[in-house]
Amino acid sequence: MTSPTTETGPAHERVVAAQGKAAVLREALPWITRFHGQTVVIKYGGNAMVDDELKRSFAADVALLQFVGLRPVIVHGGGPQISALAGQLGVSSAFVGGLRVTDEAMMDVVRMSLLGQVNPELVGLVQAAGAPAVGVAGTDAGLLQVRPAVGPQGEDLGLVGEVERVDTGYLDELLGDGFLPVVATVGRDADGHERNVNADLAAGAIAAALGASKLVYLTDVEGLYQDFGDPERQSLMSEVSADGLQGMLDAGELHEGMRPKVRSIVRAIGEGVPQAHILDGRVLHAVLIEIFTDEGVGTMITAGGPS
Ligand SMILES: Nc1ncnc2c1ncn2[C@@H]1O[C@H](COP(=O)(O)OP(=O)(O)O)[C@@H](O)[C@H]1O
Ligand SMILES: CC(=O)N[C@@H](CCC(=O)OP(=O)(O)O)C(=O)O
Repeated sequence: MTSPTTETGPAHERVVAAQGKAAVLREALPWITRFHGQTVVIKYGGNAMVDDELKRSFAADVALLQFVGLRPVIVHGGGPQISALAGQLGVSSAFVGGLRVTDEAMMDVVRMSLLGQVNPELVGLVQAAGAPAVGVAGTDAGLLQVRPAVGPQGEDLGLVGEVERVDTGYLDELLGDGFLPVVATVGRDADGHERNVNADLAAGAIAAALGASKLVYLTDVEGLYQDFGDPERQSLMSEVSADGLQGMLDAGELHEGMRPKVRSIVRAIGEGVPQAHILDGRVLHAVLIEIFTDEGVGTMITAGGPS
């Protein structure tokens, strides 16, 4: 009897195609084994929430991470979504050092957008993919305890919060019970007031407090560029050390939304998170490619390695 793989024709081609798919699954095995039971914090930036298909695909990918034994936590942003709602409601916003100056009216918009729109939508998409997602506000059970934040030159930012302490008790319970937390980054200060927390900074603090094995940022660029903004010289950095990043921060080489990500990564690595990644969330399955294949995508940041 001939084996199916030695035949020719459509049946043979189907087997070969299926073998290709099986090989992809097989390639994932060492990574699934390595990260089994490990916590991975994935920051889903508002700029990466480009369209419904991408959002659905992201949610299904994170559900898959859980099905194969990882403990994913989503921390989402929603900057563009907050700005859009603020525009519709006639509330204006200014940014200082990448942080949105937040007065009472803007705080209402932040709540409406993050807690009322972005979070429930993501929770619904992850649930639709079959995983038991739970929406969590940073104000729940002392998760994000914050103090008033100030700008780089000591500017008053209003109701912006800087993370002071993370109580992971609630997240630990949820993860231990098999739930998939989806965190909206509104925090609470010592006076009990809600404050707007930058999602990049919150994600790093949560990853460090949970003892995560990986911190992943999904954004709207391929990764971190050297000489960003100079079309002649700009190049993607595939790997960089936390020290190297600190050097770039000190030299003022990082701007806009990248600064809080990098600050947060440097801090999280200093607090024991072994590796962080900045990936292009506009690419389908970016998270799966990073975690489960041998391909390096985006920028990987580690404690050591080349700077
Ligand atoms: N060195 C750099 N490399 C890549 N992107 C950079 C760099 N410096 C600044 N940026 C900017 O950071 C942006 C990503 O941050 P942000 O707009 O806050 O997105 P997100 O919503 O994902 O948090 C990029 O679109 C880019 O304009
Ligand atoms: C204080 C502050 O800046 N908070 C952010 C919170 C949302 C966020 O961080 O969203 P992205 O990750 O999509 O940028 C804001 O108001 O835009």
